Amino acid sequence: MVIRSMTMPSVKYQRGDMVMGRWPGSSLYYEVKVLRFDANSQLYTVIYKDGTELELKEQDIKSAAGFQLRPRSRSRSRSPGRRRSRSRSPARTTRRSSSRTAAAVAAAAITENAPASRRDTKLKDAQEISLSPVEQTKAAENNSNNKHEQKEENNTAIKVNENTDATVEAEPEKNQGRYNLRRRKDETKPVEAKAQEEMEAKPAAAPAASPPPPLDFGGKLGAYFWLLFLPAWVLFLVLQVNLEDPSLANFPPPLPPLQSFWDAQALGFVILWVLIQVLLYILPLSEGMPLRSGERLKYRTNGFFAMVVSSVAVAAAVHQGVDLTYIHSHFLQLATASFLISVVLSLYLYVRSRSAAAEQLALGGSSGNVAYDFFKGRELNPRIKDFDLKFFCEMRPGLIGWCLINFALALAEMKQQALDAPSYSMILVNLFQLLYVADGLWNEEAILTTMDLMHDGFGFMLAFGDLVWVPFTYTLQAYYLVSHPNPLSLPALAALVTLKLVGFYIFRKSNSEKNAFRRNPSDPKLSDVKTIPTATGKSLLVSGWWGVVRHPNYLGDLLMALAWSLPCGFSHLLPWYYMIYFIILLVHRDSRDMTQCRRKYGSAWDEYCRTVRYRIIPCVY
Ligand SMILES: NC(=O)C1=CN([C@@H]2O[C@H](COP(=O)(O)OP(=O)(O)OC[C@H]3O[C@@H](n4cnc5c(N)ncnc54)[C@H](OP(=O)(O)O)[C@@H]3O)[C@@H](O)[C@H]2O)C=CC1
Ligand SMILES: CC(C)CCC[C@@H](C)[C@H]1CC=C2C3=C(CC[C@@]21C)[C@@]1(C)CC[C@H](O)C(C)(C)[C@@H]1CC3
Repeated sequence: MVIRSMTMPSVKYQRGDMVMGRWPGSSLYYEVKVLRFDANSQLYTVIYKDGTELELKEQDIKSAAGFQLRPRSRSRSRSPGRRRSRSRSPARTTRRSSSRTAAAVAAAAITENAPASRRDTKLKDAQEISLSPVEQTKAAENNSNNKHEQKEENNTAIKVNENTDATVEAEPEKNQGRYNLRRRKDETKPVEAKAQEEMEAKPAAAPAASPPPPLDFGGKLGAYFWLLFLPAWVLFLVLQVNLEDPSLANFPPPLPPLQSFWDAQALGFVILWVLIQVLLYILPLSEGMPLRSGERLKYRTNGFFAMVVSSVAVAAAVHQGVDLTYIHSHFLQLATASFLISVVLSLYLYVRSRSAAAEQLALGGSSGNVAYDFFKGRELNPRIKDFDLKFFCEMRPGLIGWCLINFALALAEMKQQALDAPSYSMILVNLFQLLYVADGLWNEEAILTTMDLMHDGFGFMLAFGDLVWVPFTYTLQAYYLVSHPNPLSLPALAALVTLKLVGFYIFRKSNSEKNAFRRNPSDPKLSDVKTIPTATGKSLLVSGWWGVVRHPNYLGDLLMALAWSLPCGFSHLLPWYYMIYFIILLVHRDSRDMTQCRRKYGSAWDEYCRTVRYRIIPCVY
């Protein structure tokens, strides 16, 4: 411990210190407790009274000694907002006034509903405000409220940066939340800092013993497991699907000779495919969501165009006599080649992340354990100039490759079963999955608000997931149908199409609702939505599909997965692998997301969970 304190940079505040934390986007300070200090990001994790955790820069924290409480009646703020209008300071909010400043709205999300008997709680408590949902009726009110949200979007989700825009404070009426904010205690007031930096200039002390953030995926041991298990599992599936009687119980499968894994030509084809996608990717840019640093990265969201051009190129190649059934006959070799590329990419990502700035790292992406960091990925958005590696890998070669492989498997089915046209089952699987991918690419910018892009580092898990897992396991239904025909009746066909369309509608509508809200909360089209304000300045949607379950997009996705597993029938479990995996993946993602959102939004998240009780399936789960 002593050695650590000598080698690490000095840390001003210690774990357990009660200090004053600047309220994001305002000049107000509330009492918070220091939980830890992250030497990499140079941010303090602090906790509010209700359990909300935020990460603050050192300059946004002051020792309690630097503060004085100013009586409301005599207070005269020096803040820009107060200069414009005395009555609008959060500290001056009165029982009569229904105005709320940005800070008050935000405070609503982090304060607890204390009983009236506790009204004499000391001033150090933040304002106590109760939340009760009310639907806003006045568009104007909503719009202005949205303005506030949009401004505060510049605060980042977890690590909140200062937003010095004074107009947030200057327009309290406009900032009234879509929830009815009732102050429970007028006596409790936030206090403003007496800007006396010198008063807090404590001598540098030993750093707070910072408990490492909990590691997901089973932590360090889990990382070793996944690194070995995931490639082995893909190999198992690929070997099984070639068998006449595939079974998930055939473990371990007889291994083919080592040399049959390798085919230089297959590697050449995979590299060629990736290069074509790189070329198609290098086209116009669009803007992403604000990151922790407040920066907005530009992305190339021309995925649909890339898919159309790729399809035309593939059709031309087939027309010229290229035999795409090569993909079926060299599935193992193509998968091996893609695996090698994903390993090389992951190594590159890990090495370059060693010299990445702290700001560039994903939260929890730097555990210090090589295996874990290699697996989870350290850097959030690794880029070579404007070329975003994570975005590209997630949306292009594997995703478009999934459709290419499906198409090749339809041709292989025709060849193997001597058909003039693919079977109905094959057509459904192809069309359903094509629609899924085309929709993902059409709405490509929506991926910028997903967990992967916003929070997860880019390492082996996603590189392998994007380049191997998606193209070589998501195609198993089509692969299975090549040698396991499953005729469908017309009513069954109609039922499957209906199921797919219902799932697709829920998936698309919910993703679009969230994406539109996150990208521009002040959009007049969103004036009727109900939301819960949170301490970070972002709000949570509680209307539309997000008021039905907490992950409506997962619900739609699962229905679609069901629709493209059913055409394979029930003779074998293998084509149902995707469904089983997907349930596990989405349940795990939901729990990871719950943990992250609980950390980010504190009691506002609890409020959301109370309002929207079910996670994915209404009334069930
Ligand atoms: N086919 C496949 O293999 C996979 C498909 N998917 C699909 O990808 C899509 C994205 O998935 P994923 O990123 O996991 O999840 P989401 O797109 O649902 O993103 C979760 C984030 O949304 C925000 N959020 C949560 N609740 C609300 C709310 N009420 N109002 C506003 N924002 C909210 C939070 O971020 P914040 O508040 O910070 O904005 C949260 O962290 C889904 O449709 C999923 O089905 C996912 C994984 C695999
Ligand atoms: C190997 C691991 C066990 C798991 C890896 C998970 C990845 C394969 C998935 C994580 C999130 C994904 C998304 C899509 C594909 C699968 C991965 C990469 C997605 C691009 C599919 C198309 C959708 O329309 C989408 C919403 C854009 C998806 C975003 C998440």
